[in-house]
Amino acid sequence: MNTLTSMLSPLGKLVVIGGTMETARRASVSAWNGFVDSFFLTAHFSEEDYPYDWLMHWLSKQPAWGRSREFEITTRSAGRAGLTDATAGDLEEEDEDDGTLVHGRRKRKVAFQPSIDTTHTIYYRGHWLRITRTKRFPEYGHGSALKISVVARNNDILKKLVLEAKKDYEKDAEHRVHIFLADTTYQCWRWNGARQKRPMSSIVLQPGVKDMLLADCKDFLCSEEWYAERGIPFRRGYLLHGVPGSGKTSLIHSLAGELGLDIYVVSLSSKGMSDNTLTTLMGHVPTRCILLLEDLDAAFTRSVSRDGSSTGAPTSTTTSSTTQTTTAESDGSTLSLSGLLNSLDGVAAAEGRLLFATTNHIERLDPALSRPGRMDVWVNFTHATKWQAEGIFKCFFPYKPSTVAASENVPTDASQKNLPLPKRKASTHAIPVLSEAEISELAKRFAEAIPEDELSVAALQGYLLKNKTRPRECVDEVDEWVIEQRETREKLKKEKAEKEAKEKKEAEEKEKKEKEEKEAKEAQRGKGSERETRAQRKPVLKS
Ligand SMILES: Nc1ncnc2c1ncn2[C@@H]1O[C@H](COP(=O)(O)OP(=O)(O)OP(=O)(O)O)[C@@H](O)[C@H]1O
Repeated sequence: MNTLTSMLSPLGKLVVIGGTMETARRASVSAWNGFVDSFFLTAHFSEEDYPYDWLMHWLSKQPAWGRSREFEITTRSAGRAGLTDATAGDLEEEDEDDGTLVHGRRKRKVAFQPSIDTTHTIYYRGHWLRITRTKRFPEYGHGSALKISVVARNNDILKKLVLEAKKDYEKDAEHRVHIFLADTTYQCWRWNGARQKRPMSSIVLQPGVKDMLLADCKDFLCSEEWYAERGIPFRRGYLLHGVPGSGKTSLIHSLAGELGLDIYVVSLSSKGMSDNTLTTLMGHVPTRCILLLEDLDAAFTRSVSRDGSSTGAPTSTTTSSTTQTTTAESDGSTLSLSGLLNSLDGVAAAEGRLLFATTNHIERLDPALSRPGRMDVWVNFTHATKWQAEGIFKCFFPYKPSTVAASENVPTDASQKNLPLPKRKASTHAIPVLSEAEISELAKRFAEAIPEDELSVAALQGYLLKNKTRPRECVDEVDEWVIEQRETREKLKKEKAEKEAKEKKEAEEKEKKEKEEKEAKEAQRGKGSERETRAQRKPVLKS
């Protein structure tokens, strides 16, 4: 032995000692894990499921979690509530006031999250919890999970923890709507963010539309037994159709906020969407939520543009038959109409969900898709009416409430009557606060200048946004703006027509050229074969 030691160089000794120590460390870690596994109760929470979010949100408020000595820094908030607690290690610039805007830029909260595979011990209700964040799919580099271990006789303490985290999460998430997007690669739903709820009063639609929809959704959500007794599948579909920028998507977000539901968005024309993927996704939609199918007419076209030339219509090559595969493209997207219908109301489809579908071209939808039972309520969205123009103007400009009772000019839609006065900080925008009477008068003048059913509400919103600090000038200049809009539209129309004509001409020329080339080739081939025949004939003649 002595000879062996003396033979090793100092570097070799170091390697041997280091190796022995590392082996000892690994052995002790695995012995400790074995001990933990035999005495501890362990619960696993995967990122794809809600309890993970509840716990991450709860943990973000625990000082011990924030004291982690090894952490990741992220600008994505901990948990879907989109809320982090400053005590849990959020980083904010210290010299800023409490405003959310700094020099016109929104402050970004930076959150500290303990790194993957580090373990934390947190004291909770008389128990020490060992909490570890792990990777679910280390080979793909995504998918976190939480492992919580505790020494206890039964799992009551874990149940209490999950319930407390859930309550806490729901309290903080009350003012937000969570959006989930379909991931066609992993066939699962990915959380995409939490948006502030949009008040229904900020959506200006013809009187009664919002109330009707809200009442219908509420009635559906509390009619589970009624549906079960009659053997009707507990699902309801709403088809919102009409011109772009008329408030379809905004209304759905607003309804989700009002009903306290999350939104699951599927873009049927996305890459990799197939019958199987859609069916799997539909099977994973939770019972109470809004399922949103956007641009239903584009589902079978993969057209990026949604202009008149995009063919979402059921044609002989696309959706003429409900069993025909409509697209089988290089991107692996093979969604058929029958696949879509099956996933919407097949056995795997979730019960209790509200299906909302939007389209700009209702005439292009296959009747099987829009029939009652799939789409029970249809709502048409048009360009702005004068009534809407007046409503949206009032939404935009704050006014000093007068002591006089609300004017009879105020829109009569129930939710519109309770328009909250827009709150603002004196320092953010220099918006003059006018009297209620003056705003009503300006709103009326604004509405008079807006042509009925010609401009989108989104366009009106754009104009008002541009003039958000100049209510009076905004009304004075609106006539000019309408003329500008018309001119722009005409110009765009002309340009589009020219482009189409040019494309048509080019296509015709190309076709003509191809035809000529083909004819020339055929003629060439004809000459060649004639020569060949003559050459073949010659020896025959000679012989
Ligand atoms: N009726 C409305 N009331 C209030 N705001 C509206 C209304 N219509 C449109 N807007 C505003 O216009 C913008 C676009 O609206 P939204 O995306 O909801 O329209 P859409 O009908 O879904 O359009 P698209 O068909 O192109 O998806 C939003 O910022 C929204 O605030």
